[in-house]
Amino acid sequence: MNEHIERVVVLDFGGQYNQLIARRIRDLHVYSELLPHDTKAEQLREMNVVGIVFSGGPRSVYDEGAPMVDPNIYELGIPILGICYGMQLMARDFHAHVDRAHAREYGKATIETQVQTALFENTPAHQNVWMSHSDIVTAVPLHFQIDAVTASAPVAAMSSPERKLYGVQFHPEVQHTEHGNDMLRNFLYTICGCKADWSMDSYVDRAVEEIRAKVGDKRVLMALSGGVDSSVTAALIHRAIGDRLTCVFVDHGLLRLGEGEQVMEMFDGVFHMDIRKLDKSDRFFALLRDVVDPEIKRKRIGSEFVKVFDEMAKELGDYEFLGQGTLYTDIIESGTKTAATIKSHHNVGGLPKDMRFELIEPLRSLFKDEARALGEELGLPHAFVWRQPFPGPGLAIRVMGEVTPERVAILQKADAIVREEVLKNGLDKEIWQYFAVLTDTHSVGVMGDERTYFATVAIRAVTSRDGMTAEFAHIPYDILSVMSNRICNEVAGVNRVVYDVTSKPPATIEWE
Ligand SMILES: Nc1ncnc2c1ncn2[C@@H]1O[C@H](COP(=O)(O)OP(=O)(O)OP(=O)(O)O)[C@@H](O)[C@H]1O
Ligand SMILES: O=c1[nH]c(=O)c2[nH+]cn([C@@H]3O[C@H](COP(=O)(O)O)[C@@H](O)[C@H]3O)c2[nH]1
Ligand SMILES: NC(=O)CC[C@H](N)C(=O)O
Ligand SMILES: [Mg+2]
Repeated sequence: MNEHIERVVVLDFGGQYNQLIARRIRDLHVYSELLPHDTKAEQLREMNVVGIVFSGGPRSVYDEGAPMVDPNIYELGIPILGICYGMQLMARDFHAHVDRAHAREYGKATIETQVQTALFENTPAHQNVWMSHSDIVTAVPLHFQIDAVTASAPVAAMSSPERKLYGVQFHPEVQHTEHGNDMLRNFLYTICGCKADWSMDSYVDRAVEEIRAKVGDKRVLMALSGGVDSSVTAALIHRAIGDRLTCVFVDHGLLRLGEGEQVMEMFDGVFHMDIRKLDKSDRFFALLRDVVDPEIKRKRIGSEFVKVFDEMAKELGDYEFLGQGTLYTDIIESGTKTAATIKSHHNVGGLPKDMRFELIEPLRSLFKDEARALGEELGLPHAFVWRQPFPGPGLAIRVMGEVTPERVAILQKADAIVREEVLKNGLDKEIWQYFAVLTDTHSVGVMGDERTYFATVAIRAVTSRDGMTAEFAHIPYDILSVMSNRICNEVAGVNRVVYDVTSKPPATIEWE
C-alpha cells in the first residue's frame, strides 16, 4: 500500500466492530486500516494520516492494564473521533470522569442532539443509534461541550471543535445507527477534509495473485460446506491454481434436513472441480456425547474437522495447504490479543494448535456482504451467493444441552418447517437468517386431553447486513402461528414454541 495515500487510522482497543469502522470508511472511498492502540504519534505523523478513530473495547478505562494511547497523539492536530471506549478514554485523558457500569445500554437508543456540530450535520435532532456499553462519561472535560444525550446517558456525544476532538458513546459504524454513515461521512469530509481518493482495486486479481505466490506448484485441500464463504473461496482458489485444488465436504450429521444431498446437487454442473463428500456422522456424534458446554462443542468439532482433512490429505497424497472460507467476523468473535472471545468459531478458535496445514483464507479481512459481492463478481449463481449463512458446527450449537442423533432429528424437522414457511411467504429476501433451536427446557402441555411433558422449540429469525449486529425479524403473527401449529403437530416430542425477540447485542444470532 502506497505510504502517501491519504488515510484514516482506526486505533484498536479490542472492540467487536473495529474492522467494521475501517470497512465503512473504505466504503466512503477513504483508505483506512486498523493499527494497535499503542501506535506512536511519531509513526502516525510519517504516514499521511488525516484522521484518527479510537475504537470501542471491552475494558473499562480505569482498569489496571486498560489499553491507552500515546498522549502525544492529541498534539498532532489531526482530528480524532472516539467511539464508545474511545470516547471514554478521551474523557479520561482530559481529566473528566467516567463512571463504571453506571447505566447499561445495549441495543437501540434515541439520542437528542444539543449542539449541531459538524459531526451531526444533516442529521435530525432525534435519531436512533446503537449502544453497547455499561460505563458512562458523566461530565465532559474542560473546553469540551455536550453534543447529545439519551434518557440514560448524560453524555452521548461530546466535542471540542477547535481541537477537532469528537466523541460518541454509540456506534456510528453499525447498520442500526440510522445516521451513522452520515456521521462518518461528516467526519471524513467536513472534519478531516478527505479527498475520496480510494477505491477497492480489483480484489479478485489481487487475491488470485497472492494465492499463486503462496501455493506455488503445491496443492490445496479446501473445506467446502456449500455455504457462501467457502463457495466463493473455492471459486477464487480454483481460478488461481486450477485442478491442484480438491474440495472436501464433510457431512457431520449436524446438517439441516436434506442438506447433504442438496449441496452436492447444487455443485453438480456449476463447479468443474474435484469435490468429495465424506460421511462422518458417527465420529462427530461420538465426540459430542455428554457435552453440554457450547465452547467445548465448538472446539471438539473444529479439531475433528481438521482431523478429517488430515486423514483425507494423507489418503490423497500431498497437501500442505488447507483452504477455508473464514471471514473477518469469525476471527473477531473468536478473540484476538485485545478483543474478548465471544464464541470460538470452529474454523478459527476451534482449530487444534498442532495443525500441520498452512491456511489459505483469502476472505479473512472481508465481511459477509463483501464476500457476496465478490461471489457475484466471480459469476457464481445467485442461489449460492444469497444462501442464508449456516454455521460450521451446524445443529450442534442449536441443540441446547446434549447433542444426540434423536435430538438433532427433532430439530431438523422443526427447522425444516420454519424454513418452508419463510420461503412460502417470500420472507427470505428480507431475513438474514431463520431457523429453529431445540432448547433444553421441557414444559407441561395438553395434547388430545393427555398431559405432555415435552421440549420447547425456539424460532430465531433476524435481519442484518453482516452478522455483526442484528435485529429480530418482525415476522407477522399469522405466519408464526402457522409455524407453531405445524411444529407441535408434526414434530413428536415438542409441545411448545417460542419466538426469540432479542437483538444482537445483547444476544448473539446463534444460541450457543
Ligand atoms: N460441513 C463442512 N465441510 C467442510 N468444511 C466446512 C463445513 N462447514 C464449514 N466448513 C468450513 O468452515 C468455514 C466456515 O464456515 P461458515 O459456515 O462460516 O462458512 P460457509 O459455510 O462457507 O458460509 P456460510 O456462512 O454462508 O454458511 C467454511 O468456509 C468452510 O471452509
Ligand atoms: O462458520 C461458522 N462457525 C461457527 O462456529 C459459527 N458460529 C456462528 N456462526 C455464524 O456467524 C454469524 C454470527 O453469529 P453469532 O451472532 O451467533 O455469533 C451467524 O451468521 C452465525 O450463524 C458461525 N459460523
Ligand atoms: N463497546 C465499548 O466500547 C464498551 C466500552 C466499555 N467497556 C463499556 O462497557 O462502557
Ligand atoms: Mg456455513
